[in-house]
Amino acid sequence: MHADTRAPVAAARRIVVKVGSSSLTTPDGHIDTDRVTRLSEVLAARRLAGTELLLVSSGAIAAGIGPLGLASRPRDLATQQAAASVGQGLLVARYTAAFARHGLTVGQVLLTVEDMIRRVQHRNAQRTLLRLLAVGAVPIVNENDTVATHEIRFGDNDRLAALVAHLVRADALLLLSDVAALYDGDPRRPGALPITDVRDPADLDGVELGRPGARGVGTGGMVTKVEAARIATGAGVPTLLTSAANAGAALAGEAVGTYFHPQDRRPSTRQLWLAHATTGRGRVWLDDGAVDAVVRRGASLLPAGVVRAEGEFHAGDPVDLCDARGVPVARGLVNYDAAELPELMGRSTRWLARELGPEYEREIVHRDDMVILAAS
Ligand SMILES: Nc1ncnc2c1ncn2[C@@H]1O[C@H](COP(=O)(O)OP(=O)(O)O)[C@@H](O)[C@H]1O
Ligand SMILES: N[C@@H](CCC(=O)OP(=O)(O)O)C(=O)O
Repeated sequence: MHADTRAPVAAARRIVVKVGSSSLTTPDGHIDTDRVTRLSEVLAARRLAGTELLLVSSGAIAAGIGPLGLASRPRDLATQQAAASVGQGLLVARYTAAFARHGLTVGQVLLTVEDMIRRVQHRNAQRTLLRLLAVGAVPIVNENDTVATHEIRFGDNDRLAALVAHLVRADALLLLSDVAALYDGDPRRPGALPITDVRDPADLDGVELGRPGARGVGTGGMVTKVEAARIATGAGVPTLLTSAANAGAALAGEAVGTYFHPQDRRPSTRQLWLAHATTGRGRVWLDDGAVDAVVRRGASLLPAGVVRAEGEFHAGDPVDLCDARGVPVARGLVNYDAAELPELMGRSTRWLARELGPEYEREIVHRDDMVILAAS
């Protein structure tokens, strides 16, 4: 292993730590008090040493299973929401007590995808998290499971943690699970070898990214963890994946886990959210000239370049912008309802302003509200 490559984790002044359900709860669906206490101790020590710390904690649904007398992790959304409602309160109460022992205050922050992609809510979330840090509290973040629906759900906290790391411009992301590292195959099978460093997506060629752990309380398995690492490192945030038991060693920069090296670029936070935290509510088809303008020249999408729209979207919703073959080339927040578009398509903004009024002079999607998905 290359201990020196972990130095950015040890040196981070602001760090996001994500911990999975399997590391926080018992097999019968209760909070594992000992493990939460141990983890909180390690994190509190780092906070007291001066590092700003945000904890993205899963476990709400898993911690609601026991108290509600359920046999296993519920599969239907309504029962998951009920379990999360019970478990989230218990979890945060436990963290509050554990951090208080070290004189630290925690603040609960529940986020939805919906909150994140809209400009105002996005800034609001960012401001809240940064203010919590400024007043010395430890934000404890989770998805707002009780109101999230299937359509507007992250579903996994791995990607949420990566996006939070970017949102607050963290220096490092630590993903804590119940395995010591990413292995080249399912670690439950003999012979699987740990991967110490990932510098390039090609380093993962041939790696088998398996399902969640045997207890079935986790959601994404390694697929969402690797995706989270890709999001974070693509935004310049180094990412270390290891077990919760290794948290102390990982924070000290020791040679544990799998280290994903950062790429040297930082896209805008909202663009990252758009690309990774949303799916299009509809599709807008562009002519070749508009594809070229949007993809290669970084222009806004004007009504003149739109040939067709599909789906029931409203102004402010994310939509996929597709080329003539229907391949999504960009995603953006649309400025019109789907029902308004047929009248506008193919028209120049000048004509629209003259015929329909000055409010129709705006773009279909502004370039600042858009992210390019693929070169067409
Ligand atoms: N290639 C792999 N390397 C490491 N773990 C893997 C791999 N494939 C599958 N897994 C499984 O992924 C599990 C962790 O994912 P998950 O249960 O979703 O965790 P968490 O609750 O911490 O988010 C591990 O328990 C492990 O069994
Ligand atoms: N928001 C959900 C967590 C979903 C999730 O990502 O779980 P995990 O794979 O254990 O990190 C909860 O608190 O139960």
